[in-house]
Parts: sequence; structure tokens; C-alpha cells
Amino acid sequence: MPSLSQQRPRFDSFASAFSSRLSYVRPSPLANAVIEGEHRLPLFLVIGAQKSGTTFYRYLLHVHPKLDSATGLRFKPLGESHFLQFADLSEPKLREPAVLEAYAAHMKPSIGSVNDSYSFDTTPAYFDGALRGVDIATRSHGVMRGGMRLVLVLRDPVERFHSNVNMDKSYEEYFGEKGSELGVGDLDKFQEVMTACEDKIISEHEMNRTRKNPHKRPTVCASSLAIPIERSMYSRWLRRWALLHEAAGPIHLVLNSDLKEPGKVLNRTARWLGVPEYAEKEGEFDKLFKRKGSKVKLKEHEALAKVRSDTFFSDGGGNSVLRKLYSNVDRRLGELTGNYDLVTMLRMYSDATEEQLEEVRGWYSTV
Ligand SMILES: Nc1ncnc2c1ncn2[C@@H]1O[C@H](COP(=O)(O)OS(=O)(=O)O)[C@@H](OP(=O)(O)O)[C@H]1O
Repeated sequence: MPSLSQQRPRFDSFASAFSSRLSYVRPSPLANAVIEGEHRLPLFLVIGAQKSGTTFYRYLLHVHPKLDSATGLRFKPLGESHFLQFADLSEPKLREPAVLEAYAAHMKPSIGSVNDSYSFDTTPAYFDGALRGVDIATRSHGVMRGGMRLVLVLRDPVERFHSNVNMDKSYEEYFGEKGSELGVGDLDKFQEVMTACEDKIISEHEMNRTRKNPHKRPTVCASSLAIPIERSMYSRWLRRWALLHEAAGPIHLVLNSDLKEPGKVLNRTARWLGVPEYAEKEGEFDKLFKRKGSKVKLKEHEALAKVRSDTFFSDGGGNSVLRKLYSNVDRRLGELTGNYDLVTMLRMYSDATEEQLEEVRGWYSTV
């Protein structure tokens, strides 16, 4: 792996490319202001690949009296605004108060929230937005005057991938029945789907590269299903966010495994935001788990993880089928996209603890 000092010039050249881009995204006069009355802009964004646990995290933050996960959202059941992604926002438009007010309208306080609570926008799909035709990172910078705070939620790529396949029945279109409802007993199918995804990721990347259009969003399963499994892509997106965000302080990192200790992760976030810590009322987080059905799901997930680790990761000799597959994708994509190491990126740009870095490193270790 290239050392940090070897990678630094590459980061720097991206940094200057982005700074020149930012010079025409002038800060909006309303940026960072809390708009009086019903509407306010979000204090921070929660981003991260789909199926990383952002829904639970949003509910958890909402428990804090100073934090309000807002109503008025485009996708209410998911609690996601998607505003920066779908609104017809050209960059000059970001300076128009009406546009900011429209965004603020999505952040309408929920019933019973206190007046001085802060809203936040949890839209995991923003994370990979930097690969789309429009650059969400740039937009959010324009809206928030670079004062935007970012929470990045990440999950073990194998677990995340599995969760994503199970969620999205539309993958039937690409994989036939294989793409739908993979359960604990379906490891062969799971592997087949992943292999098919690998081929699609590689061919889409090659296609995009030859078209000289690196920003084009891949169209097939790759976008939400498979690409985030892959280290180079996580790193690539993270790098774009980080470079835009550099001046505003480190990105706050939450790993899916952190969510198993809700009180701890809530207060770590509270400290980072500069709001008072929260004393859990007895059994409160247990209730939250139940309400979201997470505990039941987590139990299932643990069972699944065990079966998978027995089947794929148990040889200890580094001969695991899945790790090999991932590493293969990673290596070949690395050749196409440049080798950006996620752990290095997280160390440079986030408030990742050594423990978290160790966990992330483990996702990609031994082949
Ligand atoms: N507390 C806690 N700890 C760890 N993991 C949790 C927690 N709560 C929810 N989950 C799991 O997160 C998965 C759903 O992620 P998202 O909410 O980000 O999905 S979505 O993209 O918004 O659809 C989904 O994963 P799977 O069960 O593997 O599908 C949830 O079970």
C-alpha cells in the first residue's frame, strides 16, 4: 500500500481542483442561519452507504431533546429529505433565499420538539452523490457555507451487501430469482449474486472510463448494491467529501457496530456537536430497539454472520471465498480508479478512534 506521504500529492491535487470549483459556489447569505418560524436548515448531514444503520441512528439522535429529526421530508417513512439530490439546484441557485427556504421546509420541526432544537438531514444516498452528474458535496457546501457538519455511517461491506440484497427485490431484474430474499440458508446464492455483481462493477467502470466520463453514475446494481462494498469507492467518495469539508473540522465517524451501544454513540455525537450529553431514561433504548424491530433483526443478523463466518471466514489461512472476491474487485478497481486506502482517509479526515480504524482495517484484512 502506498504510504501516506506518497499519497499526499495526489490528495493535494484533488484538493486544489475542488477549491477552484468552490470559488464559484459563493456562500449564501442565509447559510447557517436558523430561519425563524417553522423552518430551519439542518445543523448537520448524516451520510453513508445504504443499509448501514442510518435509520436507527436517526431515531437514536431524535431521543436527544436538542436534536430533531424533522418532518416535512420527501421520503417521510425513511426520514430522508433527498433535497440536495433531487431538487433542481444549479449552483447559482444555491444563493437564492427561496431555495434555502425550500430546503428548510423539509426540516420542519416535529410535534413537541423544543424551540431551540437543531434539525438534521439523514440521507444516506448523499454519500455516493459525488459520483453523480451533480456533486452533492459541492451543493451542501454552497448551502451551508462550508460550516456543514457531516456524520459518516459505515458498515462491514459483507454485512451491508447482504442487507442490501435482501432489501431490494428489484435486483431480480438483473439476477433473476437469485437476487431476492437471500436468507441464512442461501449462501451459495449469495455468492453467485456477488460474483455477478463483481462482473458488472468491473464492466461498468471500464465502460465509464472509456467514455471519459468518470462522474457518470453506474446504472446497474453496482450503484447502491455492490460498489459500497468496495474499499476504493468508499475512499473515493470520502475523499471528495473530506476535501470539500476540510476547513470545517473532522467528519464524525459512526460504525454500525457502535450502534449496539446506543447511549455511548449518542453522547459521543452530542459532544461532537457541542450539545449537552443525554442521560438515558431506564430502558429507553431497549424500547427504541423494539420500536424499530432492530433487536429482532440484529439477532437474525448475528445468526447469519455466524453461518457466514463458519462457511467463508473460518479457515484462518486467508483462503476465504468472500474476502478473495472482495479483494479481487478492490485490486482491479484500484487499477482503474487509483488506490485510495479507506483507513488512511478516515485517519486523515474523520474523528475515527484507533478502535474504529482497527475494525475497518479488519474488513479488508487477509486474503
Ligand atoms: N442498533 C443497530 N445496530 C446495528 N445495526 C442496526 C441497528 N439498528 C438497525 N440496524 C441494521 O441496519 C440495517 C438498516 O440500515 P439503514 O437503516 O441504513 O437502511 S436504509 O438504507 O435506510 O434502508 C438493517 O440491517 P439488516 O438487518 O442486516 O438488513 C438493520 O437491522
